[in-house]
Amino acid sequence: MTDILTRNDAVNLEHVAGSSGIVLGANQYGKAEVRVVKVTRDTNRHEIEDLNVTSQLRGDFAGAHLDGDNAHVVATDTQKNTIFAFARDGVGSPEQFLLRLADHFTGSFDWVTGGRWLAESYAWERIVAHGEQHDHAFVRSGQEVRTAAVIADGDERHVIAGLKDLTVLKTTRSGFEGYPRDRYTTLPETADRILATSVSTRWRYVPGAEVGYNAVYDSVKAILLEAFTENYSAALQTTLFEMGQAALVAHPELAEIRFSMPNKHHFVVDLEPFGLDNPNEVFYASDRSYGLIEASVEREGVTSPAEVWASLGAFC
Ligand SMILES: O=c1[nH]c(=O)c2[nH]c(=O)[nH]c2[nH]1
Repeated sequence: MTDILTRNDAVNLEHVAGSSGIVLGANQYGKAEVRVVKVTRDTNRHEIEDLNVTSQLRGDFAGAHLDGDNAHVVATDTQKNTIFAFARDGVGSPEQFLLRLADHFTGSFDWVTGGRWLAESYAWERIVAHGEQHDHAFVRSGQEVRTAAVIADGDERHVIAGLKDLTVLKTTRSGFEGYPRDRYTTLPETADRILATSVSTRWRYVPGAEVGYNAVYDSVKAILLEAFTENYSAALQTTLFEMGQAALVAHPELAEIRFSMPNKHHFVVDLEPFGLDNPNEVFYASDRSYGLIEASVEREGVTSPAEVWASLGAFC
């Protein structure tokens, strides 16, 4: 072999690699963050669905990586166009929309054996003008971003719903005590503090469950918020578990639920230098560093598919 690889030699790396024991590992590819807005305008009262969709295919793409052969490469541009074309029929729910994409790509191309489809959806509400909800003017709403994911592997479909950036706070009925103290511990114990977090959560549906995705989403969100208010919080960890438990108890179609919750610390400001007391009324809202509490709440005896969660990237 010559010392200098030409560009074509590099494209044919498989042959070089094959002899050097280097092989292609896991791969997926597609179009990320397709911003699609669907307006339904059958009547004067328009409806809006606003999504950010990512499509990535898995399967036999060795040719493209190793031989410069694109015969199997469904172009990312085609994947983007498919998302827009499917939106023409309406979205329905982000989960249904992603399932439709998964079925389409795995059903249309033999070598596409699975993939990963993600969506964020953004809520809009009607502007109230002259005391009436407007027919076609909207204001962005939503305290959170709704998320959905479909992971397809052969005929298997894992449907994962969730939300992020749901910021909640309670001004009392939270504390943090009884933790170990060592030479580096300075944090004072307290039985009365602000508890604040920005909830990121994803829940996995029981495979094959018949689910009204939009209704279950609304219900789970309401249950999580209620559980946050319910009990005295001995730690954010305790509250996280109670939130997950409440969702699983109410919804048998949920197999498990995961959370990633930053502890958004609010420190009581020392006002003594100004001759003032501070009975838990004035706080410094610190944006970093922050505690980061992550956990999965599961059903006893139900195995969690680690590879499905891993393919979503972060903890949840
Ligand atoms: O709810 C809490 N959990 C912790 O693990 C922790 N650690 C800490 O310093 N403050 C808190 N608060």
